[in-house]
Amino acid sequence: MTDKPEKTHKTIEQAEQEGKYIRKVRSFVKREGRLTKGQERALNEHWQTMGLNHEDGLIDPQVVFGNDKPVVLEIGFGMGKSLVEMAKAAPELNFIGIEVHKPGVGACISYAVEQGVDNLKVYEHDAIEILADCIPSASLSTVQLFFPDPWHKKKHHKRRIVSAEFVETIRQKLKVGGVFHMATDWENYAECMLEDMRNSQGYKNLSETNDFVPRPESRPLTKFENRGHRLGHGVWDLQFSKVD
Ligand SMILES: C[S@@+](CC[C@H](N)C(=O)[O-])C[C@H]1O[C@@H](n2cnc3c(N)ncnc32)[C@H](O)[C@@H]1O
Repeated sequence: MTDKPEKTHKTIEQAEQEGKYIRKVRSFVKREGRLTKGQERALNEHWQTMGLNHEDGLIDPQVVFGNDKPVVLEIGFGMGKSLVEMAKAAPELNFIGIEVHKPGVGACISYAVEQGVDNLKVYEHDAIEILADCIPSASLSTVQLFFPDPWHKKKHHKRRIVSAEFVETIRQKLKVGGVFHMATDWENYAECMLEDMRNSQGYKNLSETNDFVPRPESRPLTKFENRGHRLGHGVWDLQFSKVD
């Protein structure tokens, strides 16, 4: 009888400890999606002026935009329609959008060009890495996170982008007085967001009732929100300002 071969299979944790690889839990699953002709053209013709690249590292917003207007950062803008509408309505601000879904980035650029919007730049990359590598500390006047993927099942909650660590990262990137604005149509996620924000030092809740705020006029209805309304979901907005 031969000896049983030694079991060589390692757990993920063992491999991580040995520095073999770092396991990443991402807040998105990359969807394959074909680009429409219009999205492809927009990316080819306007990336040079509207696109920002992760590999270029830390940005200086004043250099990027050629002025020192306050900067609004939106994470996960989807197809970008509401972001373009906000940028068009607020020429006194600069906007940076981050989205991983390439057709969405193409659609956003295409719509921005059509609308003559020139105060918007976009990244096609994971927002977590952009925040870590490209956005300077205390540089943002607003961070927007509208209808992030809710990851409904409990076993998937670790994929949710909002966590204690994430809200602290956002706080570091905001100027004092800057606002972190989130919205979701998933009640359990809204409650978790509120808990993370309440537990975080250095934020003040802008809600008069110390929980949620009514949707501000400045936030147009997003594509996802419209879908939520059709499904009969409620919507919860949270706004917190950085106090120190
Ligand atoms: C549910 S959709 C909402 C889109 C849009 N905000 C709206 O309200 O219509 C969430 C979006 O976030 C993007 N996303 C998720 N995690 C991301 C990340 N780490 N970095 C950049 N985009 C992300 C997804 O690709 C998706 O387009």
